[in-house]
Amino acid sequence: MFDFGPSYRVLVVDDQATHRTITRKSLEQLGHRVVECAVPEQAAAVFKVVRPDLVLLDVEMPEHDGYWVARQLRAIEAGGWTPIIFLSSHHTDEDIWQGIHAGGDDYLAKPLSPQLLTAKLHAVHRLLQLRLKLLERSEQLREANERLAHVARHDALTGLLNRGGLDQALHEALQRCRHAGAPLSVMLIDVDHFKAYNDALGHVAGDAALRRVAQLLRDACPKPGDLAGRYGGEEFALLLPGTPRSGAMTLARGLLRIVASAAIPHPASSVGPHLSFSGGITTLVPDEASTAEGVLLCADEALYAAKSRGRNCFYSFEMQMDTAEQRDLLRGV
Ligand SMILES: Nc1nc2c(ncn2[C@@H]2O[C@H](COP(=O)(O)OP(=O)(O)OP(=O)(O)O)[C@@H](O)[C@H]2O)c(=O)[nH]1
Repeated sequence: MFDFGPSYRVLVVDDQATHRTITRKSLEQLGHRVVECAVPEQAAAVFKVVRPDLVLLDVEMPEHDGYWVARQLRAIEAGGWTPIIFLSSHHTDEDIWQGIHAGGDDYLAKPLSPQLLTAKLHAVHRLLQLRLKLLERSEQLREANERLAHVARHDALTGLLNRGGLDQALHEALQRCRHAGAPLSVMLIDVDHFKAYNDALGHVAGDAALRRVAQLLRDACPKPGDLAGRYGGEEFALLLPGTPRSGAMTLARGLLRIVASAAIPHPASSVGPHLSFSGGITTLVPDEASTAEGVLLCADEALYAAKSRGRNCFYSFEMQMDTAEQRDLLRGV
């Protein structure tokens, strides 16, 4: 009569064995698989295990009736998607109202009419197809939102976090380190004489150089929790939660070595024949007064100091309080 497509798993809850057998046979003739439950108090547990596509629920049962069972099932299934059809020999308007009110979707009169059962299953089939489509669409929507959120927080040229992503990550890092009483180091890194690089080699080569620098920075922070981002233009930032001054200094030395050994030709730099960068470092154990703006300002001032000390080096005001030996380690190689 109707084409039902896939066969469904149907949970039949009925205390009377003969009624269950009749219902099961009718359903099996239509190609569906049946799980029987004779005890209403066990229906919810069976439902959780079986996860049926449809529930056929007898109304008149001892102790707890079908309406009680329906409420139990709806309570364990957020959204209440599984169709519930009541089976009853009573089907006055009041009965049907009670059944729908308890969370049921439809009402079938006993004794079961095979034709009516077939028609109801047809409606259930449409409902389940609709549900599948809705789930598919909401999954697509979730994925699209995720992609959108990723694009909104990342820089198209380098794939690193963009300014917005960095700001958010910095706020989060400040919070985490404040709670943990851990240090946070932040570096602002700026490519030296990048305008001259663009002027000499063109913007396409400039873009390629920025991508290369981004890759070097990404590779240089493999520690989970470390983050690299493009702060804007030819300026990058590294967020290093849990990294003290000494660790930031070691990383800075490594970065200077890495960019030197990449030996990217820069035909118009006063620093040397290869592309280099300068960096400002700030390290703090955040407290209630620490703000992202304050941290970035410190790192930016340190970057300015590195630039004015001849570029191709890192600078940290906090490091000024440390030993001269440590300061020397920050000079470019
Ligand atoms: N190719 C390319 N160039 C960019 C991009 N973003 C910013 N720039 C260029 O980067 C240059 C930055 O120049 P400045 O701010 O003067 O800095 P600088 O020449 O590196 O000088 P110092 O920082 O003092 O060493 C400008 O010429 C910008 O056009 C980009 O996405 N691609």
